[in-house]
Amino acid sequence: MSFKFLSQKVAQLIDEELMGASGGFSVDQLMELAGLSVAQAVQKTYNSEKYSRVLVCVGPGNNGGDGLVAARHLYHFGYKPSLYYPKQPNKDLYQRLVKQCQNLGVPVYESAFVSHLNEADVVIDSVFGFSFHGNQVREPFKEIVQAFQTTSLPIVSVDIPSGWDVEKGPSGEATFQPDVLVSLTAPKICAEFFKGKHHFLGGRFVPPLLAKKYGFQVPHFPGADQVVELN
Ligand SMILES: NC(=O)C1=CN([C@@H]2O[C@H](COP(=O)(O)OP(=O)(O)OC[C@H]3O[C@@H](n4cnc5c(N)ncnc54)[C@H](O)[C@@H]3O)[C@@H](O)[C@H]2O)[C@@H](O)CC1
Ligand SMILES: [K+]
Repeated sequence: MSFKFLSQKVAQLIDEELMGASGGFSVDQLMELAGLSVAQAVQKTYNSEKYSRVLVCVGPGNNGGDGLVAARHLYHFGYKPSLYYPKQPNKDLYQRLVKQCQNLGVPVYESAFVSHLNEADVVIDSVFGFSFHGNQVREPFKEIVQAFQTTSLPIVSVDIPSGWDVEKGPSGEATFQPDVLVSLTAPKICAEFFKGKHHFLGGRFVPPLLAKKYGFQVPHFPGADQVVELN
């Protein structure tokens, strides 16, 4: 099956349509399914005993929110997640997701990134998604992306490898290759530059009529899985 790669603008239009009056979804619902997809992709790729310590790097927008949801599911899947969340917006949705993690004993760190990275077995990159712009990553996220450049730990990127240009791919200071990419809804153009081991599609919530309108196909998801691996 061939896949259409979405531009930044089309990804944002689909997002708005899903959550608008015609789509009928709320952001919490989509984020829950997106985060569950990410957790399933991790579970399918990394054994929970060998890779128990999952450091979830959380950015300031909804991509970060997907990471917060994934952390909660991973806890219930038997992993030991922790959150690195250096800039926590004053937004009820994110604060509730953090609270849910804290109630499970999931640690939340705001500084000393490299020391937390050194204690992880696998990293989730939920720093920036399709709304990233510019060719420079601003602090406090620059430190995270710089560490992604050199770490030998496996990285699972949510939707976009953070710091990559959404359409041009590796750019500026972000040229790292994640081991796993979990594209949500449909891959964005930058996914053509992904050379890691596993490319999953998650976000099993796209109505066929909406996919048809934007000219992309929703692949067959096996059984009740929230992700399907793309070749
Ligand atoms: N439509 C969909 O399929 C869904 C999308 N979701 C997620 O939502 C993401 C998009 O979320 P958002 O639109 O909130 O945006 P992002 O999470 O991509 O990032 C926006 C944030 O990054 C900051 N930022 C942008 N460029 C920066 C730079 N150069 N340096 C430092 N900070 C920078 C912005 O100020 C803003 O705070 C998707 O990639 C996906 O992960 C899911 O939550 C739900 C379903
Ligand atoms: K990301």
